[in-house]
Amino acid sequence: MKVYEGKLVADGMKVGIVAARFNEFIVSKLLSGAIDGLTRHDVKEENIEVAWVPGAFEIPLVASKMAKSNKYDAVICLGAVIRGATTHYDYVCNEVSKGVAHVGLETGIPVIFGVVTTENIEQAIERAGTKAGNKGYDCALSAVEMVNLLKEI
Ligand SMILES: Nc1c(NC[C@H](O)[C@H](O)[C@H](O)CO)[nH]c(=O)[nH]c1=O
Ligand SMILES: CC(=O)[C@@H](O)COP(=O)(O)O
Repeated sequence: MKVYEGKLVADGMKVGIVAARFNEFIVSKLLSGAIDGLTRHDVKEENIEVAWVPGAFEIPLVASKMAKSNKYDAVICLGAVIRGATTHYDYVCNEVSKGVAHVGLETGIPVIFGVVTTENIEQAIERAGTKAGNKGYDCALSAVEMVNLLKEI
């Protein structure tokens, strides 16, 4: 039986990160976690590039441009969508998740979904480096693993 698993080693990897500025208090923590996760797995800081977008809704377009640029082995998408008083939350979440998934499938480049979608600020804080960990760090490891996995299969 043959089993494929991506190794958690950088091997000269180049990573693009798209970060949404909306709820920047949260997203900055996700970004720090992602950079920490990448560098702890030997991705060189000079091989990490960050693009800031206004909000999560704008992530897929920039993720697409990064993925198609042939500059990056993986793209990590970071944002924080926190429910407000209207249905706007649902539209933003749906479009960013569908858009990010589409970019990965369209380009064959691992595009990692690191957008926290929460009911309230407390849930977002918990996922940005407190009791529920740091989703940015988790996404970094997913990116490294996926790049190496796709090289194997
Ligand atoms: N409410 C949140 C937004 N809303 C802004 C949209 O993402 C978008 O920038 C705007 O509709 C213009 O196209 N964005 C977040 O990232 N998080 C939110 O909680
Ligand atoms: C996720 C959102 O778009 C949300 O924060 C916007 O808040 P509201 O629904 O109160 O306009």
